[in-house]
Amino acid sequence: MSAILETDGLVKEFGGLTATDHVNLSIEQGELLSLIGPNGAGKSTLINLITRMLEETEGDIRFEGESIVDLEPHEVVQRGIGKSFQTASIFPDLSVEENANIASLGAEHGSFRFNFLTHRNSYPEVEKRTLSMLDAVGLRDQRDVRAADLPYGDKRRLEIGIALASEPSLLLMDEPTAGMSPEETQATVQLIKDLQEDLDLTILLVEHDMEIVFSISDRIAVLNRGSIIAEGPPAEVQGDPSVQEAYLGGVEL
Ligand SMILES: Nc1ncnc2c1ncn2[C@@H]1O[C@H](COP(=O)(O)OP(=O)(O)OP(=O)(O)O)[C@@H](O)[C@H]1O
Repeated sequence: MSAILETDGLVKEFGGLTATDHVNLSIEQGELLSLIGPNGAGKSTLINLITRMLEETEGDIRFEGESIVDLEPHEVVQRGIGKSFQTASIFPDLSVEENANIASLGAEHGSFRFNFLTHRNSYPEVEKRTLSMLDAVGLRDQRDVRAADLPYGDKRRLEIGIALASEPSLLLMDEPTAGMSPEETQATVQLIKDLQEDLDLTILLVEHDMEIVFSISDRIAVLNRGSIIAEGPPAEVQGDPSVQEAYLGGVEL
């Protein structure tokens, strides 16, 4: 395996507060890495640095071997880093298929770096992308449903589908099961596993639910006060005394 994403001595300071403290994180091609840590540990800050929503104070981030710190957020998406966050925008009055089409169209436009002329106005390509994206998240049968009328779990699946439209090789997911029923949670965990395998996706997951984290992850990185205090396969991280300590009074691991 080789690293698809690496952070190198990454630092982010907010005034006097160091939210990211010399983080060296490496995500291997094809793996599902979960980022965990107590509230305020710096998980969102690290994700926002990777997506370039935040400017680092120091350090570097490399994706597929190349530095991305000089890129704009939309350029990072075009490079192949997708994100599925709770804030992702669905157009509630449009159908599932229309939402998917908009995401696919945006992705097609973004892909002119590959082959601008053949992709220009290529509707069949958009349609193909839309259908494969709806298939990937299991929403093909609901394609005529108004997005606002979808059950909550399916809305979140549509958001994941929208993130897949740009055909990312690395997908960042922030609490994909937040607010879901146990059944929806189970289905979404299965979906994430399937996406990892079927699309050969690398996934960086931020998740508070430890049951999910320990069942789904290939590796776990634990952040505390901006630093990575433990990193490894679930069984290793679970038994790590410094992790227990960081969570003391919080979640039982
Ligand atoms: N824009 C900002 N300005 C100032 N301080 C910030 C900003 N964003 C985050 N912080 C601080 O940086 C630290 C890390 O916050 P961050 O949101 O990254 O943690 P987190 O691990 O995602 O927490 P949670 O699990 O609660 O979402 C916190 O102390 C937070 O108050």
